[in-house]
Amino acid sequence: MSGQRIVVKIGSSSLTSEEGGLNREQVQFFAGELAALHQAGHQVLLVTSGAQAAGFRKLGYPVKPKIIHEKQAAAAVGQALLMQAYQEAFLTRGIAVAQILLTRPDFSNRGRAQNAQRTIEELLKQRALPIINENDTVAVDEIKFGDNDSLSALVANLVRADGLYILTDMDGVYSADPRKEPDAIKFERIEVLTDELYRVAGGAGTAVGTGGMRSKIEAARIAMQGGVPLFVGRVSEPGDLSDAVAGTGRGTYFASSHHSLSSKKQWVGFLSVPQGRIIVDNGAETALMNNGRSLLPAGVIAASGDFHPGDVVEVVNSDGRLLGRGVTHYAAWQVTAVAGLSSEEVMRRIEVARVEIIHRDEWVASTIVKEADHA
Ligand SMILES: Nc1ncnc2c1ncn2[C@@H]1O[C@H](COP(=O)(O)OP(=O)(O)O)[C@@H](O)[C@H]1O
Ligand SMILES: N[C@@H](CCC(=O)OP(=O)(O)O)C(=O)O
Repeated sequence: MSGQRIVVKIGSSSLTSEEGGLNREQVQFFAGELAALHQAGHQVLLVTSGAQAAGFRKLGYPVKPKIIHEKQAAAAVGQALLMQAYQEAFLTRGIAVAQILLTRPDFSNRGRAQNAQRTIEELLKQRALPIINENDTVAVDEIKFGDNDSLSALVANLVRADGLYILTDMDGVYSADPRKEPDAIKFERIEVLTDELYRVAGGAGTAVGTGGMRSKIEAARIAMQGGVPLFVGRVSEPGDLSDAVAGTGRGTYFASSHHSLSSKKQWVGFLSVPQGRIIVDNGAETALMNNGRSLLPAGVIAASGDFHPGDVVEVVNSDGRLLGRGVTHYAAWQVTAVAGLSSEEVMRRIEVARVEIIHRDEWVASTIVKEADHA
């Protein structure tokens, strides 16, 4: 099917060598794959990693640095090299490329997100190919925790893509990291994200990779809840990417959720910046995660942070496990004051607009489906 809007993410492991430095042949190869989609009439966006891995040797670091300002310096050098290589590769194929560097606040701030969206729309209208990476030089948190897998899913949701293709050095998601367990079995298709999947998805496979399979599963959660189908796999021969788009690629396909989240819930779940935490007991965990209920004061153990009504807070269980995020109707001090009380008692003690601390319509769980062991 032509005329689809397609986001492709290429990981550092596919573009650079472990010793550092850009693999220009690989850049040429991927440019050919993307150009084929472009020429077939699709709108193509590229989310590329590799800036740090491409740049660190030029600055004299022997291995990919771990200290933040060194990573940022490496990314600043490598990003220029990366774009230069893409410019050359796409120029010969008659495609104009555009650099877009984003950080998480560019998504959490609605105005900035709309600006990015409008720019991308205009570029696609003019048949240019947007090339997106994190703005590593300013994004301290992103370098510490971030990865381009989540970024690509946020981009796919932002532009309402028809598909997200995360390309890596492994031909799909396996029941364990195949580098460690050669007998691991590949998942061809994943309909729901289970806790089991989060458990088997391990870290990066090489010294240049960052997020590993774990961050690809997190990206899957964001994309699926945004209604975007996802592919995670390997593209190494000419035509592989077109095959992946046609549904016959070497990788794992994730179905998009039939009930994609409203833009408000997407904001709560993925883009907002939580202002505090609420710790809940087992009963509240079951109510939120399995029964689709709201959070009531009776299930609360404690609260931390300085949050106010309307803020987004994280909810964790007594083991500290993140359950999800929601919009609180109570300030932090109010949650502390009513923790563990029945709804009748709460209404007698304090004045609040509604008894629910987080209403189920403003709640997003951190996984799509929970397993029975959480029932
Ligand atoms: N369950 C799993 N299935 C497949 N690969 C896995 C799994 N767990 C961990 N991995 C590792 O994830 C790596 C891919 O992620 P990463 O190294 O971050 O690559 P990229 O730079 O392409 O993002 C693979 O090389 C593999 O070693
Ligand atoms: N913005 C960073 C991305 C790092 C990253 O996420 O790497 P990867 O796990 O290879 O996708 C860079 O360009 O080096």
